[in-house]
Amino acid sequence: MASLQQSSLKTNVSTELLIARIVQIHANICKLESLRPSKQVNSLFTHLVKLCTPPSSIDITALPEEIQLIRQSLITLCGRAEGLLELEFSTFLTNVPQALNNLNLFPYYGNYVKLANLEYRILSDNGVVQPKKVAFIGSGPLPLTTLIMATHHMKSTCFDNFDMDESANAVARQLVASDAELQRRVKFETRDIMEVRDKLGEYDCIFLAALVGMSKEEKVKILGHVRKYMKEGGTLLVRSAKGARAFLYPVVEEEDLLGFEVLTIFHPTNEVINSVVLARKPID
Ligand SMILES: C[S@@+](CC[C@H](N)C(=O)[O-])C[C@H]1O[C@@H](n2cnc3c(N)ncnc32)[C@H](O)[C@@H]1O
Repeated sequence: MASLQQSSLKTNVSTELLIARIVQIHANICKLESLRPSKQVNSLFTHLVKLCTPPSSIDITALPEEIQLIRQSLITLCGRAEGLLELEFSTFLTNVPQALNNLNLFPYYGNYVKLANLEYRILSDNGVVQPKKVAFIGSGPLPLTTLIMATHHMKSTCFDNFDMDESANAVARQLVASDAELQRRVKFETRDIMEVRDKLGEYDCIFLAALVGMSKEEKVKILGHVRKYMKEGGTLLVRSAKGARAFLYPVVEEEDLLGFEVLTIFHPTNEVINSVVLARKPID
């Protein structure tokens, strides 16, 4: 009994310590003048990711209100910093020859390769093999998942990428333009996904980026909207987070997927940050 109490005490202490360090980093990030990539910005976010990545028993829903608010603020700050990092790198890439051969220069490229491999395996294990048409919602200025899927896993699939930020799509289109075959299969539309309706019915599989729907309410609203318009029998792959990784990304629980058949939920324990949830719209 004593060893059980000791180990739970140790867990509590380490959780308290972890949260204290995350709160400290949040305070330092809030003092930054800009979230654009720089030595200081990169080091703070790298430290935060290193802190949050190891599997942890933190139950986000049980955290006190003030920590919940810090978590929500961190998700927003991380989202903005990630977008700026992707925009800067993608813009740089469009100015070098053979842009698509240099994606591996992106600091988190290896993580995206591992995430795409994981997502492709989960899709194949659940019967989604070589889908004809895929939508990626929230593709951003550096659509790595689409590029990796289209060149390594789904070599004849057509990808429609939806992002509400035209500047992100403009640079993403420039990236893809360097490869005629890819340009034929990979398109970018500037739309808030909440304004896309019947078109969502065209896709065998839809990816929902982790940063689309930053709050629980927003995420649930978007999930309901996508379910309403996606085709029956179509699959939705949703990126989520677990444990301390939930300080970096929104969490999608099974109960948030109202009206879906949840096929699988996978929580990586390696350096792949996002959890992967695969759901299907039932055929009535
Ligand atoms: C910066 S990217 C990062 C994507 C990230 N690599 C991931 O896999 O989650 C996230 C993108 O989602 C887009 N986005 C957020 N909410 C959206 C919405 N409601 N409709 C369309 N795009 C949205 C943002 O404009 C942003 O470019």
